[in-house]
Amino acid sequence: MDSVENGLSSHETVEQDVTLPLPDAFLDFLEENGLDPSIYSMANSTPRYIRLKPGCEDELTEIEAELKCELKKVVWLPGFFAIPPHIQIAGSKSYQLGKIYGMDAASGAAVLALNVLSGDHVLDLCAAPGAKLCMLCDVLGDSGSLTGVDFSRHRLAACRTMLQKYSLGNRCRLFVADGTSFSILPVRASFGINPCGANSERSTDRLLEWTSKRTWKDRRRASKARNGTDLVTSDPELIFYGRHSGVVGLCRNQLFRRVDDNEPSTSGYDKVLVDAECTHDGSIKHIQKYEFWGWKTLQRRVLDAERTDNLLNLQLQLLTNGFRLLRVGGSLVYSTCSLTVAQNEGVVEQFLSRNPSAELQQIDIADGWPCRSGRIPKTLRFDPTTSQTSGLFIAKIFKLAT
Ligand SMILES: C[S@@+](CC[C@H](N)C(=O)[O-])C[C@H]1O[C@@H](n2cnc3c(N)ncnc32)[C@H](O)[C@@H]1O
Repeated sequence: MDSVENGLSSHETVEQDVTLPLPDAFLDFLEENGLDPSIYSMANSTPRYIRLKPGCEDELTEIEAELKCELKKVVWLPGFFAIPPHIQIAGSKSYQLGKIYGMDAASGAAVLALNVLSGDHVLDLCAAPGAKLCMLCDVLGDSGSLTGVDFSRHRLAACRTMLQKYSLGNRCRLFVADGTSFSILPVRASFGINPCGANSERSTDRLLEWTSKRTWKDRRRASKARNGTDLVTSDPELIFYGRHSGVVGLCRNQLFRRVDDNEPSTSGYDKVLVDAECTHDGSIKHIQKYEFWGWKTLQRRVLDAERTDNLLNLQLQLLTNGFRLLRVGGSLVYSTCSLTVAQNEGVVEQFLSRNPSAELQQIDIADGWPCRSGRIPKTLRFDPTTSQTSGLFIAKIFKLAT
């Protein structure tokens, strides 16, 4: 493809280190946001990371032989291994059998920062495609629950496939819903309501064990909610729930009941992850893919100014609603894979100024992590230069009683 068609220009060789040709529009975006384009030259030298499914620790040598590379333990992040960037795992048996999955170490750090404890009820408000959701399921173990929400049906369906592949869905439920208005609390909050009894007049609407085979009534309900689009337009749609997610035995109207404003403070989630939609500019391997997808796609999907303004609004709304659903004494992690100040510290500062019950929390577990402080103290930034990982911003917020 020639450089004009590709949207490339003289900027292509501006930075000696930049081996990845970057289009003008993206370089302008980086300049406007004070970001150094040379990090994109590291796309081919930053390791790939895999996470080993707990229980597969004895199979390391076998996996190394299969992938034909050394699995280098990430000392600061249990269960993670670095592999050379060119190694593809998708074709491997270990991947297909669910022993490993690809996940950047910085993403693993965002999950650990949440400090999920046994028995916690956890909400992942932007869950798809689901790497963090899977890790959350793993750290949750045999108690508590996990609720995954995403606006995109097909991306959330991919999460469901992952949960099933890795046998992780037992305590998890997935809703296609708008995270800025999602309002369903963990099931312990419904304990004022008895699960639908077999003889209850509402028992016909009782949620039985989840099956991929949908009844005609369910399909009609889903299709009505969908209204012909892939994105959610109205009520949340439950597309998966595990046997111990708390859903089995409830009636639909119990599950989908409206909560009143004060309820989340006492009965909300213990932990909330808001891994918000963003421009993905810190995800250097993702940006590298636009070489193949076409830089015009990057411009349309990422750089459009109106879209960026809307994004800032969306991020603030997601953070605000995630925090609303948190119980007093609970913690929320806000993360993005953008490196811009506006989408990170900017959003967090705006949010804090409007929410007196929100307080930035020190991420104690981060002592020894290869990251630096964000522009606001207690926030963290990972990037290829400092961390040998993809870019990620993490802020942890505590909910005070007011
Ligand atoms: C950065 S990705 C999340 C990645 C995910 N946490 C993971 O680890 O795989 C952001 C997600 O936010 C979703 N999203 C965008 N707008 C949303 C909204 N209003 N409500 C819920 N999810 C939304 C997108 O569909 C996308 O899947």
